[in-house]
Amino acid sequence: MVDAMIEEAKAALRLEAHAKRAALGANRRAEAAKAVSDHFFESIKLTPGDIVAGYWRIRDELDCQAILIRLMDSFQPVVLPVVMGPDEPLELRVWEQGAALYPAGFGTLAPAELAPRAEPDIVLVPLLGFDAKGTRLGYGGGYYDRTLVQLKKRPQLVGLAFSAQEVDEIPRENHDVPLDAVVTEVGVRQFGNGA
Ligand SMILES: Nc1nc2c(c(=O)[nH]1)N(C=O)[C@@H](CNc1ccc(C(=O)N[C@@H](CCC(=O)O)C(=O)O)cc1)CN2
Ligand SMILES: Nc1ncnc2c1ncn2[C@@H]1O[C@H](COP(=O)(O)OP(=O)(O)OP(=O)(O)O)[C@@H](O)[C@H]1O
Repeated sequence: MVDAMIEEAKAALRLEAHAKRAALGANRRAEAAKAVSDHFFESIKLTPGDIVAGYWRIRDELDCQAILIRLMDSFQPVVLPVVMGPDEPLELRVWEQGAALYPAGFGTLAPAELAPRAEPDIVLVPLLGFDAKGTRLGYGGGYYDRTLVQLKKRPQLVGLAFSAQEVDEIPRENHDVPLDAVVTEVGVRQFGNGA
């Protein structure tokens, strides 16, 4: 498939995934976030000191705040992403326990400009949709793809989602970095996409 056709197919899948995610009620969202947190800590192997990149929920994304707080409570370092510009990789800033967060665009919060940066071992990836092969559909900014290619070591990529966000096969472009796993309220799916 040529890139223009892939972009068209992705645009249609984005609309579908948007609608499916928006249709979930507040109770289901909260229950799912709790279940995802439980599955994450039961199934994803963490080594002490592993740095975990989280995200600050935008609109109706699955909320990973409970996971991040529990990680910080057990002294596992956490970073949050900041968009620096449309063609830039994300800046990953360390969120020290109890440190203030500031508006960072798109309704997100992030640590202060002076917070230290760190390269993650595990990335909790927000997403609009995913497919059975672990291909991810984001908002189309390419931020995660750009960020991941410039890290020294490829981290473990764990998508977090509601199970309703699974869509038919998402066409993959060369720059699309596939997920290693997706955690939903139903459980953990491993994809064997690892480098
Ligand atoms: N929680 C969270 N944080 C994140 C991301 C994410 O997907 N989720 N990002 C992952 O890259 C980066 C932010 N990228 C974003 C890109 C587009 C839109 C957005 O709202 N797009 C609109 C259309 C554009 C517009 O509003 O004009 C949309 O999709 O409706 C938001 C965040 C970094 N932080
Ligand atoms: N490694 C890269 N280097 C330069 N540009 C890139 C890279 N990866 C992606 N892009 C650009 O980003 C655009 C959007 O990519 P894509 O549709 O895969 O975004 P997405 O994964 O849905 O978005 P996001 O990661 O922000 O949630 C691509 O058309 C491409 O121009």
